[in-house]
Amino acid sequence: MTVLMALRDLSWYHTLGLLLVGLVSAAAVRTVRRVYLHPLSKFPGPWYAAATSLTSAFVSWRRVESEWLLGLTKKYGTDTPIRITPSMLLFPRPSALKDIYWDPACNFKPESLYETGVLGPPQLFTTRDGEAHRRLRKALGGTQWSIGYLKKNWESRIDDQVRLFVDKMTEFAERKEAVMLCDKVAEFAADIMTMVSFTEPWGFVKNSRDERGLLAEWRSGLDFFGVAGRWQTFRRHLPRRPLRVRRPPRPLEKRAHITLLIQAGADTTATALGCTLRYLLATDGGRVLAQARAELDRAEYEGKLSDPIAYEEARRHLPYLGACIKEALRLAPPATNLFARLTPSGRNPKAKLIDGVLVPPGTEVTTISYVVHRDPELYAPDPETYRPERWLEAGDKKAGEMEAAQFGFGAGPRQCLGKEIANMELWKVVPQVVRRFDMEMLAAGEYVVAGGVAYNQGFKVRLTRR
Ligand code: HEM
Repeated sequence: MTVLMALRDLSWYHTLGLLLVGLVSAAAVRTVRRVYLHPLSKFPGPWYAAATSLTSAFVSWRRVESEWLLGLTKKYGTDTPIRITPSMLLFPRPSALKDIYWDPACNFKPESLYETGVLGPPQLFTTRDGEAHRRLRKALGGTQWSIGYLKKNWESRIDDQVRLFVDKMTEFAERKEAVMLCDKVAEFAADIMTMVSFTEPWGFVKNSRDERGLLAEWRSGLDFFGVAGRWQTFRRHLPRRPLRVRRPPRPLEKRAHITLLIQAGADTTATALGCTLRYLLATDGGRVLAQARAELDRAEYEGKLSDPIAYEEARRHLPYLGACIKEALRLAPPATNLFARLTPSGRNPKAKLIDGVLVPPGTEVTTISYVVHRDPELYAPDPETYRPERWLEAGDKKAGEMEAAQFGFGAGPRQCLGKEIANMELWKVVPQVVRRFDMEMLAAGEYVVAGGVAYNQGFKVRLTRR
């Protein structure tokens, strides 16, 4: 009673001061609890990341997340998982991929933006529950995404788009006009995705523009996606919209799945195309490009290549160019997000063994391609150097390990549905551009990571028809 009366007599600035002291004390207690008394406290990591998810949101918003995480692995080493948020552990080594992504018991996505509607109506990617995802994937996946089906049913249509793309680039070359190549390959990839989704492409390449502002719109949402997905307090207050699988799907659900295809497949493939071409031009003063071209010219001379190059021909006769693509996907992964999973919880939960480390039930566990692909042991002695030769020099065992360590398309039951389409685009377009054009790099531009998704900007070249 006396306390209440004393409070009533306080002036407004004393009340405000008291409130502030209360808030700061609560924050301090929460910080101490999270940093020192939490089940994840025993794992190393910066205290300011263990204390609040705002740290992770902030580095994403500053667009430095991949580099920040790589820096943490250099500081804390790769032998141990690193605590990167109050509830999440990052496993830096490729050997953790199997334990996290291939165990069906872990195929549960943590509470996130997925059920909030921020990513649009519910769809395959936002389905958190492993069993619901399995059923939906069975319904939507299937042979139409396999390379055999794509070669038979889509390759000739993709060839038409490759021809159109080369014709458009030839127009730029004839006008001696500088070309923002990263934007042009993005237009190509967006045409392929709209073609696969709606039978006809929307005309990005034909009209040489970002139709309906699709790419710009996608990119403008990435920073928000990154922050909202990482800042737990924010996302917890968004309304939920859990997915219910109905058969046949309602129009809104169909639209959601198709939007997902375009979102997941357009700019990601464009990033891979742009980064590969940039590495070809920028590495060792054109050495890599010269070697790729020599291989191509040899195959051409021997009559092994059609026009446009068939996917199978590229796979069989252009191993060096293939290594260039793999090496670009390794160092500049287009989807460098935190694709976290949950360790099993529920009744009688047991700790889960991941990469030799026991992890408490219900923990968010993740890897990230940008870090895993730079593993200092697997890619020794030069994990951060663009060197396509490493893929060809490796013996069978090492090559197998390197393949298994690729996380660019994800891993396990949620692995990228469009991996083979993306590969087909890459293996057909990159050699065709190298074959038809000499390229002078006017500006290297940059690989930008925003909200866990990468895109290229400012990569400008001048083309000359060969
Ligand atoms: C180089 C290009 C691409 C990259 C790097 C990429 C990367 C990824 C990654 C890392 C995932 C896994 C996400 C997770 O673990 O939750 C994923 C999922 C997905 N991708 Fe791709 N992707 C690419 C191209 C495409 C294309 C062309 C399509 C369109 C057909 C596509 C459609 C999807 C879909 C539908 C999913 C969700 C799968 C699921 O949840 O079951 N992607 N992608």
